[in-house]
Amino acid sequence: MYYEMIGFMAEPHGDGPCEVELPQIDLANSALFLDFDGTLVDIADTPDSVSVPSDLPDLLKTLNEATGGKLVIVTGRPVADVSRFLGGFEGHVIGCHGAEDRVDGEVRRHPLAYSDVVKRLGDMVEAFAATHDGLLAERKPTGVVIHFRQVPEQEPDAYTFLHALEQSHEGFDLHHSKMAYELRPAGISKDASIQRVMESEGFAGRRPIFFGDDVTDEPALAWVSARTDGIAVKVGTGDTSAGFRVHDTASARQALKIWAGLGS
Ligand SMILES: O=P(O)(O)OC[C@H]1O[C@H](O[C@H]2O[C@H](CO)[C@@H](O)[C@H](O)[C@H]2O)[C@H](O)[C@@H](O)[C@@H]1O
Repeated sequence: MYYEMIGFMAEPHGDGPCEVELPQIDLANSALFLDFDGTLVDIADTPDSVSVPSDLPDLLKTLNEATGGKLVIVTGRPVADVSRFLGGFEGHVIGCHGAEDRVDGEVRRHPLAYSDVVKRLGDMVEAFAATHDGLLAERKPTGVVIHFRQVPEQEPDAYTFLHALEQSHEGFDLHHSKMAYELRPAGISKDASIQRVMESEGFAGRRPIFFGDDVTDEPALAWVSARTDGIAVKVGTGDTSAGFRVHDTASARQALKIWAGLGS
């Protein structure tokens, strides 16, 4: 009953089996990794139009304190976006899928950040989007995204263009995410970042917990799920190797509130 109230479910829309009941969480011995878009905030029409619940920064602050500073936002967004949207949250952020890392207020970036090649890729994708009504280019310090949410029928053209750029730019990989394609530095991924953090001092020995919603989150959900003590939570529908699932972002936030002692 408790888990139904907070939106945990067994087989939502026939998208694969997930456990209904979560184990009890001792936040003081956990490392909490949280995706942003589609997990903490609802997906919106454009990257800039997401709506951040007013109590979210405080919830994250409480969780960060309860974990002894072991809450990590793990997102495809640049760290600067997280600062913009979650102004009150000053904790650990892994941005650009792992190509950026903010710890204790200091941001470290992949060697390709702000490089000429990233600028050139951004220019080309912007020029392509400018000639295709409805496509949206999003520049990042370490790559570029093309969004086709407004014009799903243009997905094949968007893919063809970014695929050609991937082929002609060694060191960049093409990734598919929700209504978007992205070029990012090769070898960069959330699962690799989470593994690295989990091996670091203060994290090693803790129970890893990861909430994510997108196909780009699946390798990390799988890695956490494969750990005997790991808790991987898929937000929303879609195939997953996560052991747990919540309906939507509101259910994810509610579950986190309960763990933080802020809800019932
Ligand atoms: O890793 P995440 O925190 O989930 O970020 C993934 C990408 O999220 C953003 O794009 C997605 O959300 C947008 C706003 O809801 C939506 O309009 C878009 O269609 C989605 O793909 C963000 O713009 C990307 O940079 C992130 O990589």
